[in-house]
Amino acid sequence: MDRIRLVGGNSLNGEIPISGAKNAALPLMIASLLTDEPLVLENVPRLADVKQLERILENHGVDIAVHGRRRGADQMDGQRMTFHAGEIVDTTAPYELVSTMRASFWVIGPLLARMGEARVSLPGGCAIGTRPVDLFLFALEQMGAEIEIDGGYVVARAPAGGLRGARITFPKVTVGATHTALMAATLARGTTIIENAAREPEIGNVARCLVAMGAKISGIDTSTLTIEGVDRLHGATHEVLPDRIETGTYAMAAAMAGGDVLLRNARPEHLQAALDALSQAGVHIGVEERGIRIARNGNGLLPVDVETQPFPGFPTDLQAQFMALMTMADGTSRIRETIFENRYMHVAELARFGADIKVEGQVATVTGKPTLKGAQVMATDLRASVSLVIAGLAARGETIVNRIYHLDRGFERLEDKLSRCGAEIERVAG
Ligand SMILES: CC(=O)N[C@H]1[C@@H](OP(=O)(O)OP(=O)(O)OC[C@H]2O[C@@H](n3ccc(=O)[nH]c3=O)[C@H](O)[C@@H]2O)O[C@H](CO)[C@@H](O)[C@@H]1O
Ligand SMILES: C=C(OP(=O)(O)O)C(=O)O
Repeated sequence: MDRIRLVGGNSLNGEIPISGAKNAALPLMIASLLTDEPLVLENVPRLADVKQLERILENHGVDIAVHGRRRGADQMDGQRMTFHAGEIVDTTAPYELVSTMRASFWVIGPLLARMGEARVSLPGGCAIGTRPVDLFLFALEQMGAEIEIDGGYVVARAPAGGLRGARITFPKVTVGATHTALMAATLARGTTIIENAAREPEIGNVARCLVAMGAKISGIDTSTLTIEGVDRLHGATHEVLPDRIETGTYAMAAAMAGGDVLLRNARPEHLQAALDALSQAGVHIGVEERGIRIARNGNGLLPVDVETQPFPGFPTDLQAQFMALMTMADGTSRIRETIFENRYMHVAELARFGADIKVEGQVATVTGKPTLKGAQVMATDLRASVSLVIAGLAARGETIVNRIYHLDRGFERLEDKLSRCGAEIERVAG
């Protein structure tokens, strides 16, 4: 199994290109199931999760082609890919394919809307909580679907004539169920109103793609989405937006190691809460035409309290990275995780560096220390894994991060991007 080896102490200086967002690319790929015409996606990141979803879509009959990299003036290097679901040959998404990745469950919406039936294994994904699917089922039932659980599969059937438009009021904000209801509603009969919809930028990115495919959606980027169902959608070309979680991760890496880094193509409006927290910690944030500049030269880090919230709040997907940063702050910070009940798996691993963190319920209290020491640590989930890399960048001596297949799910060329900015980091095969 591959490992990451790094030696801490170097500052980071230079530019890091931000890749296309995993959490937008995955639902965009799934949207290709809604039409029998090709959907062309640009700036698709090369990630293990993208590969896994390709397998799932191919099983449904989607033809997938990669047209290479686009290296334009803005130096994006994502892939341009075509997804062509000319004919859906299978409406089952099997356990072997779905169990490793949460987002793969989301095929249920398009399959049900286009084919009138879907049989999808209950999902897997990062082990950060129980992660139920009740709100997906609630939304689809509101649209007239009949649903049963059979042998670990969700079996869903649309009523005669197809899904019906409905008013769907989510009792809590959920990204995945919003994506699913939105996609299903594009082909439903009549009007669907989704209330308390998630407002994460990835949902806006998907909604704009659906509009380019012929969907009628208003209220994009707000918590009320109104969708007028249409008979069919057509092909389109659409670009995956830059990854705000990757952006925040490298911002915290630069803040931790010190130095001056331009995060190219990053969009500040997509992570304002995280940038505010960094700024309060004493990190310089500069918004430039080409991206976001993060600098910390010489000054220490101040402790900052954060609480994770749905967008536009502080993202749960940056909680572990921010905690790593706070382990070296000059004082005590409190981090409250409100989205997932078990997203503190990194705490025990950060302790191996000498970090002082105590968890009580939802709250982690982090008492900063002037130095961390390199250690042998184990990646437990995607964002937890990268928090260990961040700690290792500033720790004295050598750090080995084991089980990095988690990292490969969501970070493209991580060690390459960091080493180009001066980090001593390499992937060790075996
Ligand atoms: C691929 C992708 O985009 N994953 C992101 C997505 O995950 P995901 O879509 O799984 O997260 P949700 O927004 O759905 O989850 C939010 C909360 O709602 C709960 N819930 C969700 C659905 C449901 O049917 N019932 C229910 O109770 C969840 O357990 C959680 O407590 O949003 C999360 C929250 O920003 C991010 O951490 C993940 O990176
Ligand atoms: C939790 C994440 O992914 P998933 O929802 O696919 O488990 C993530 O991207 O941080």
